Amino acid sequence: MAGPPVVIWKQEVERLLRYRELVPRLEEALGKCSRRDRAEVIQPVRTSLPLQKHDGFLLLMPTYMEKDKVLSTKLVCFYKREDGSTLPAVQATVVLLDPEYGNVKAVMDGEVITGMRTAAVSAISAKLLMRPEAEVLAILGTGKQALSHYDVFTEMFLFKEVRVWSRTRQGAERFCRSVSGPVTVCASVEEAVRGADAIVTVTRSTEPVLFGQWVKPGAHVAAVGACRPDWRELDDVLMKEAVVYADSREGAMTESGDIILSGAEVFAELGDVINGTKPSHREKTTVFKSLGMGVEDAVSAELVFDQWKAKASKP
Ligand SMILES: NC(=O)C1=CN([C@@H]2O[C@H](COP(=O)(O)OP(=O)(O)OC[C@H]3O[C@@H](n4cnc5c(N)ncnc54)[C@H](O)[C@@H]3O)[C@@H](O)[C@H]2O)C=CC1
Ligand SMILES: O=C([O-])C1=[NH+]CCC1
Repeated sequence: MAGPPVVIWKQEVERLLRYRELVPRLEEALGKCSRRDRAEVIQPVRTSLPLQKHDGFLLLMPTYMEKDKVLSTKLVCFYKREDGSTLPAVQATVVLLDPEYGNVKAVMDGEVITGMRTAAVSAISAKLLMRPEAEVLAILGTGKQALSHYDVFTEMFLFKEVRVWSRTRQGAERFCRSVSGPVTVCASVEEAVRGADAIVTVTRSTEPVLFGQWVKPGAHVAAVGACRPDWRELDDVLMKEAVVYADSREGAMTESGDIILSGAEVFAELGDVINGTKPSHREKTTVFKSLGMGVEDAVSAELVFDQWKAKASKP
């Protein structure tokens, strides 16, 4: 008989999850996803349930990795909340099951996992698509994803300057106090992104905030917000000029307003580049459209659980 599930909450996940172990696992998982081998990954396009009264959505993200014996689902709510709201934009829980018996092995906080795995996948996109001589990183937005993106991008790459833009001065000041290194606060998006080699968009905007006319040719953009078919962060000029990559082609065609409404073509998945079946166009302007995938949560949760077991078995 399996015992009761373990509950692993936020502080413990924070202690156990490290980018140096997470990034290679995610890279491997992205490659597996793009091979479309159902023994490696089964991951349907997630179910999205509108929470109309609260201007939000519940996403259900089940994933099965038969060969790796990983079965999980994430439950994540996200909201189109106005600035000034004290309620979080994203709340998540990951449930890890034993695929043979169907019992729940662990229930864990998904907030840290969502923050870290999303940022780590954006960093993988930069590793694959950004020019190696990149010096300037611009981050648009100063919330949770902005912080995790700052952490992993400055851990994995050597930027000479990190710029940040927020709609509010308080947001930018809070961000500067929370990070460990120097940041240039910019008064406008244009000021932040002109001449930048890498741009991360992590806002809750539903209209374009980043315009192609400001983006340096050859820059890499990781576009993380705008996860609804009628929401945008990037304008048509940028979407049409750039070579567009996605985490999941099906997800992007179903959920990304930036792709659906601009009519831009998805050139490849990140996993295709990892597998060597599609090229990396580092020499061109590239956009990685991130929506988030269940497999990212599955391998992150399995890593947390492995670390937790290793720690629990120590005398
Ligand atoms: N692609 C993925 O896998 C994931 C995407 N997301 C999305 O990333 C975005 C950021 O998430 P969090 O950092 O957790 O949210 P957050 O609420 O912590 O931060 C959002 C930031 O956007 C800014 N903002 C809000 N409305 C804006 C507007 N109209 N124009 C410009 N800036 C605006 C806020 O001031 C704040 O700086 C959200 O859209 C969320 O849905 C979140 C998790 C995973
Ligand atoms: O993958 C994810 O967890 C999310 N994508 C959009 C909001 C949350």
